[in-house]
Amino acid sequence: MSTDVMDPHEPEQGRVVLEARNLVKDFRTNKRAGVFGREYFRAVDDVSLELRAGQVTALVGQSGSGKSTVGRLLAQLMPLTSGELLLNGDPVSATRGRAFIRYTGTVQMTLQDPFSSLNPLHRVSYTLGRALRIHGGPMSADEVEEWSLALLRKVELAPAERYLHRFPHELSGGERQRISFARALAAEPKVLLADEPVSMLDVTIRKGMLDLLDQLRRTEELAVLYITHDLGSARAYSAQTLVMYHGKVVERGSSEQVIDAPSHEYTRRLLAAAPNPRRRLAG
Ligand SMILES: Nc1ncnc2c1ncn2[C@@H]1O[C@H](COP(=O)(O)OP(=O)(O)OP(=O)(O)O)[C@@H](O)[C@H]1O
Repeated sequence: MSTDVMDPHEPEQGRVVLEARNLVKDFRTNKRAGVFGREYFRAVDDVSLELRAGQVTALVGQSGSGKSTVGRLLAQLMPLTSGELLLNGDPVSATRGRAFIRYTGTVQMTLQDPFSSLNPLHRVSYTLGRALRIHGGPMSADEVEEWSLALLRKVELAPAERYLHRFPHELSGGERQRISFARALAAEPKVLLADEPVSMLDVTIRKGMLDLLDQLRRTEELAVLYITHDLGSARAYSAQTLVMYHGKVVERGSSEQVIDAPSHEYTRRLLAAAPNPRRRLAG
C-alpha cells in the first residue's frame, strides 16, 4: 500500500503495527515502606496507544511526565510492571532469544543525544555494519559497504562515501542524528520510536531533521512515535497527539484538535507555556 497520498493529519488511517494496552511502569524509590519494603513510584500509569503504518504519533508532555519511559517500554528496553504489547495483533511475549531480536529489529528506538548513543571509538562504517549484521545475518564486506552507503543516502548524507569513514566527533549534531536514524533503518524496522530527535539540535536544522522523519514514514511506511516537548512540531508533523501528565495520557486526538482546541486543562497550560504552537517550523 502506498502511503504517499495519506493525509498526515488523519489519525485513523494506516494499519496498526504496534499496540500498547494499559502499560504500567513502577520504579522502586530509595524511600522505605515498612521494615523491609521500598516505596514505588508509578512513572507510567495505564497508558494505551496504537502506532499505525505510515503515520506519526506524537507523545507530548513536560519533563518527567513519563514519555521516554513509554518509549523504552515499547522498545522492550525494560520490563513492564503490567500491561501488554501487541505487534501486528500478536501478543509480544519474548524478552530474550531469537524472537526478542526479531522484535528489536522491528521496533527501533533513537535517542535524544546521538553523541552518547554512538560509540566514539568506532567509525560510521563499523556502527552501520554491526547493525546490518545483527539484523540481516551474515554478509560479505562488499555487501555491508553497499548497504551502508544505501542507508547513508536514505538519511540524505551526501556524498555517502565521505561519511562512511568518519568518527562521531567528526560529525555535527544533525549528522550524528542522521547516523542514528541510518543505524535504526539497518534493521528494516516497521516502528521507529524517536525520543526527542531534535531537542538537542540547533533550531536552524530541526526542520530538515523532521522533514527527513516525515519522508521516512512515507517511503518506509514506518509507524513513528515522536516523543517531544514541542507542540508546534507535533502539530505540523504528526497525525495524532497524545498528552502525558504524571504518567497518564490525559488527552488524545488528531493533532489539530488537541493543539488548536484542547479539552484538558493540562494541555491548555502546556500550550500557554509554548512560544507559538501553531507556527510552522522555520528553517
Ligand atoms: N530507571 C529509572 N529509575 C527510577 N526512576 C526513573 C527511571 N527512569 C525514569 N524514572 C522517573 O520516571 C519519571 C518519568 O521519566 P521519563 O524520563 O519517562 O519522563 P519524560 O517525560 O521523558 O521526561 P524528559 O522529557 O525530561 O525526558 C521521572 O520522574 C523519572 O525520574
